[in-house]
Amino acid sequence: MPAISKTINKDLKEERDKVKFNIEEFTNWFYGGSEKVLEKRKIENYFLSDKSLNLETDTSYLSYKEKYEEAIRRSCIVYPKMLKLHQELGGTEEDFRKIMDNLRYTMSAIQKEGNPFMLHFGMFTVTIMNLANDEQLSEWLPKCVNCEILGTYAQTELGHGTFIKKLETTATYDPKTKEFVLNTPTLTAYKWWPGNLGHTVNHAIVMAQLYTKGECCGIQPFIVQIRDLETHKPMPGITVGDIGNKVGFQTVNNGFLAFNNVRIPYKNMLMKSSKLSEDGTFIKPKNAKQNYGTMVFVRVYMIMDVVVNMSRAATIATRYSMVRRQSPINPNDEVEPKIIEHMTQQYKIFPAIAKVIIYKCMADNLRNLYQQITLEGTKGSFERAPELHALSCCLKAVCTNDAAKTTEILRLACGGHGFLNSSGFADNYKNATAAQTYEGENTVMLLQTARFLIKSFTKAKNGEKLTEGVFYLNDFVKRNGKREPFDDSIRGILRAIQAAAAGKISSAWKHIEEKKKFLTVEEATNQTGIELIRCAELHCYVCLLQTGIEEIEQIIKNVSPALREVFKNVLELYAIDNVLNMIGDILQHVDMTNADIDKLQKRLEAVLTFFRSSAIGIVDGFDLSDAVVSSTLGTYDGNVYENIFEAAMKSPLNQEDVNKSFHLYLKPFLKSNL
Ligand SMILES: CCCCC/C=C\C/C=C\C/C=C\C/C=C\C/C=C\CCC(=O)SCCNC(=O)CCNC(=O)[C@H](O)C(C)(C)COP(=O)(O)OP(=O)(O)OC[C@H]1O[C@@H](n2cnc3c(N)ncnc32)[C@H](O)[C@@H]1OP(=O)(O)O
Ligand SMILES: Cc1cc2nc3c(=O)[nH]c(=O)nc-3n(C[C@H](O)[C@H](O)[C@H](O)COP(=O)(O)OP(=O)(O)OC[C@H]3O[C@@H](n4cnc5c(N)ncnc54)[C@H](O)[C@@H]3O)c2cc1C
Repeated sequence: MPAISKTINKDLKEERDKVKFNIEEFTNWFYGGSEKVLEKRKIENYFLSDKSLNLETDTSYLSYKEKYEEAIRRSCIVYPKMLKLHQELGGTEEDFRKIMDNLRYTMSAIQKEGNPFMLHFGMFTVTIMNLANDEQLSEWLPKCVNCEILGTYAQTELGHGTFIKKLETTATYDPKTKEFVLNTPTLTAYKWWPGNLGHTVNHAIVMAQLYTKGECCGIQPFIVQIRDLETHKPMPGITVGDIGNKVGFQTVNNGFLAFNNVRIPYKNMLMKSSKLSEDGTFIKPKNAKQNYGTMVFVRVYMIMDVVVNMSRAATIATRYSMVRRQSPINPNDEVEPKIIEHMTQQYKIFPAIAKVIIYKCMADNLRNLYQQITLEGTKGSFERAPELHALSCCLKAVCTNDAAKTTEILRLACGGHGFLNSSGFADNYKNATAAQTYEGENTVMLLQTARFLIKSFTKAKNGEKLTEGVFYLNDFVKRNGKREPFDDSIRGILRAIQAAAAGKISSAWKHIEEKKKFLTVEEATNQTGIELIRCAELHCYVCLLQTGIEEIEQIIKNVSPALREVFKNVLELYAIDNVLNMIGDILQHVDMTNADIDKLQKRLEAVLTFFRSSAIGIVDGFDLSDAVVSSTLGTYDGNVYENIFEAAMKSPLNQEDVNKSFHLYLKPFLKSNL
């Protein structure tokens, strides 16, 4: 075995020495101030320093069952610590959010293949907070917050996930006993997919069709106990289990659930929005989409998860590319260059770093908007709910699609070693790709946004008032569709993308109108689906760049000159990379010449060169500990080859010289060929 030295790799040190800005200043911005950074480090250390978590164990070698059991063991260490910390901090909802925000990073070190308790706070508790009336809240919230019970969110069925209205589980009100009777009438009505459901939780929010007085009143939320609190056996009439191996999320324990005449009390239907009187009279909610509130909440928070996911992947690829040396650029060069010297390598990695920063700005903004609009809802005003829905849908889709794509690009940037499980890319990719499907399949999400855009375009044409996020449609209508001249300032690039988005929306609108002459509006919309998806994506790029510009304009007023340069270049790289990637859409609606494109290409190359000396500072500034980065290629010390070697030594096959398969199969096989 070679001697393993663990000092900081000299190539990486050399890179760090070249960084011109204060990394801690960047970190302070990234986490919202120096106090928050200290708090984050304290919280992370509080969890990760717990030796009983055994974080050294490479869980990737465990069986499916062992992985689950280890994940539960770890969660049963983390959650009591979390509850204790919550009390120590003050016990408020804000303290809880603080811990949750930090755990988002920390958990990627503890539960690499998913958290078997994630649905408890993320959806079960949130639904109770959003949809329970005061009485229900005082009964259930303390039990949730103290983890006296564990719950999940059971909506999707074997036959339906997207089209919620057709879910088949029934909850029939029996006014004589003041109970609901839950049933699973068909195989396709089995609840299928809910996380943590299989063998972990003992309660679920069950979304079911409410029947009362012989009528169906649509999907409503019910709290159902599914396992005995003492024995953990399924409650009478309940069938529950695990749905089996998946592409990823192995320890999330996604499950199935069926009901056979399961009776639950009247008080278990959540009644803040829709209501049922004890005699069985249904009272419609003020806003029919209120019951979808938990999904909106999760979509909003998922953008934060994308930031965590992409910052990990970018950190790994950046550090590795500054340590790995290969392929001289001039054939006679004696010393091979760091692979980061190859321009194409920079192009794989640096735009990902810029995106982390822009997505972070967007995630914070979206969360503020969610809080404002939720507050308006509690006061009975739902005017801005469609805007939030439209924005959260396209961001969920575009950012999770991008997280999956970017992780794959960054894995490729690490060559053969990127393919090792120990590189950390596999877990990142599997988590990113799961997010493309859960909480609303991405195509479906984009079509929801497109629906809003088409409606907004009709309003613009009729001179009606638009919501702020789509004001740019007014400009397009005022220009009467005339092509936008190209101006290569950053705001000019934004205007070009706005023109492309508006132009695409206008074409899709026109094509729907044309098709409507022969088809129903829904058929015409379906036939225009491909264009509509692009409308939603382009609109999302507008929102991201606009937010990036507005945020960075503010940030640079408050940071040192050196960091100001970094942020300006982040914006430059993000904007130019974006516009070059959508040149086809731009050319349709903007007067852009070949010379303009050449100039943009040159600016791309120039900004990559600037990033060459800043990239390591930025990824170090993400302040991800080695445990969170969880990669042989991405440790802070850059000792890549030593890490890879050590990780290989953990392979179960390397624990013995000769594996028994030699005697059982290989030897007889080889002998038979003699
Ligand atoms: C103690 C403190 C706790 C604090 C906790 C803090 C932190 C927690 C941390 C993080 C949380 C993060 C993670 C959570 C953990 C886990 C997540 C893991 C797994 C995910 C779980 C799931 O996947 S759950 C299942 C999700 N399922 C879906 O997303 C289904 C997708 N389908 C739909 O959303 C809908 O069916 C639809 C939108 C596609 C269509 O709806 P439908 O009602 O059939 O449609 P229409 O009648 O045609 O109406 C469309 C109409 O309604 C508008 N609309 C639709 N949805 C909304 C909405 N949500 N809000 C507002 N408006 C909406 C739509 O725009 C249309 O309007 P118009 O008719 O006016 O055009
Ligand atoms: C890892 C994971 C975790 C999950 N966790 C939970 C959970 O905790 N709780 C829960 O209730 N559910 C959960 N789900 C279920 C998840 O929310 C659904 O799978 C998801 O919403 C997609 O729905 P679907 O499976 O019905 O897909 P489908 O709708 O069947 O999608 C199949 C294809 O049809 C297309 N399609 C469908 N409708 C349309 C349309 N209107 N227009 C155009 N194309 C369309 C889609 O784009 C897709 O290409 C989870 C799923 C996964 C993968």
